[in-house]
Amino acid sequence: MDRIHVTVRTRPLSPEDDKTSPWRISGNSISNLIHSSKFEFDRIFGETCKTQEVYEARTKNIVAAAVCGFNGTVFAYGQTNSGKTHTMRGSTAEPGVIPRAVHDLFGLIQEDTDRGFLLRMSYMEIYNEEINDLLAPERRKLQIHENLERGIFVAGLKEEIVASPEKVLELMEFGESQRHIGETKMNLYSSRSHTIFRMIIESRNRCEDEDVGSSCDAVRVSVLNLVDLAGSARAAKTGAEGVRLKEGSHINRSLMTLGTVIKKLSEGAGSQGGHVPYWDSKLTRILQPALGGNANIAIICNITLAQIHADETKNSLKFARRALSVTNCAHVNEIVTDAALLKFQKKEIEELKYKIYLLEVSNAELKAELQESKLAFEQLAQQGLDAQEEKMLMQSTLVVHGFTSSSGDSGLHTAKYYDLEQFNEEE
Ligand SMILES: Nc1ncnc2c1ncn2[C@@H]1O[C@H](COP(=O)(O)OP(=O)(O)OP(=O)(O)O)[C@@H](O)[C@H]1O
Repeated sequence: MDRIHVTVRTRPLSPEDDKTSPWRISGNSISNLIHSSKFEFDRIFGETCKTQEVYEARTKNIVAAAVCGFNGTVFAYGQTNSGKTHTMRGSTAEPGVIPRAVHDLFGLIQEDTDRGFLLRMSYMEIYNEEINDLLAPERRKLQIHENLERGIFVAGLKEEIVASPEKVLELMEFGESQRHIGETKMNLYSSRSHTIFRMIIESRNRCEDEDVGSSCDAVRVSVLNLVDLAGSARAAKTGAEGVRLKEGSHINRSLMTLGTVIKKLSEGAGSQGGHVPYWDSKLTRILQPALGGNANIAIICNITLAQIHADETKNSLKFARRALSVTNCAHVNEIVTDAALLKFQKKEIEELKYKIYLLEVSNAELKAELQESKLAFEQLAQQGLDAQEEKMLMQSTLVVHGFTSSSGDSGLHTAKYYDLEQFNEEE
């Protein structure tokens, strides 16, 4: 069991905001001098920290585990303008978590010469509770489905096979150009949608015998979700009206559902069979497989320490603190294909055949030895052995061959001659 790894990243403040900030950071705890509230996390990154450090705190390991077959999900959470996109996507000057993860992923795959990999990527946004495909802009309002074979999935979402980090980042750029971004009072380029960047990593052992039909071992399939959430905001602060107001209310509602899901999970509802409202938003429904247990999860909570946003920051920190007590149990996802099953059964048959062969060899040896003993008896009998000597000789012969009969002289004789006769008959 692993709990969600939660880090906090603060964005740079203007000199004036810095002077009036009510927040103080000490090590991995942060406190508000006015509310006298205190929060502790796995790590707190100050405003001078670089994305590289944030990435290495946990995401790097999650990426490495994804290459080995474990699902992983990393998401940036926080109010609008707190630095989520800066953290996840970054810029040319300071690449974010997503480009770093993509480069690492390909690096690790190249190092693993024992396995063959197939990578696919998808990129979607949830805008006003509608799922749009950012790689195929004509695919809009996609639906979420669930079945036994695929679990929960977005029907019709394009999955591009990718063979290099450059290709992934090129597709990501294309996706970005399709994303809903709008100007608000607080952020000139505010993300008005949640985005889920997804890499699907499929791998299997490279076979020595690459013949068609000889096929390979079980296939590992893991999913790595890198999520940039839209920021929560109060309409009054963002100056939202019309379209922006509608967007804001959808964003806030889905973030509230995410908060409730995390709250329920932190109270143990997931493991105790209690109700967790994944269905109340598209975001939580898509992330259900990850939040519900089988994934390594990291949350990067982006905050601002400006006094004017103290309430929003406190809310973000409360959300993040709850997430600290959610535990997950990620496991390697292996699918046994028909070909792999056949190969496994073929191997089992070979092993059984070998066991039979060994039994036959030892039977033949046993027969030969018993035959020899029989001859020795007959010789000794001819030489006139007394009864006591004969009994001792027979006992030692039978013990050597594992016969357990101990029913006295006649029993020993019977067992011995019965077996010899049987062997002779078989021959
Ligand atoms: N750690 C940081 N260092 C330097 N600049 C930052 C940092 N964090 C955020 N910024 C800058 O602050 C601005 C807002 O950041 P960003 O767009 O990432 O916020 P956001 O949380 O994604 O906002 P929204 O939810 O509205 O989309 C950007 O210009 C970004 O470059």
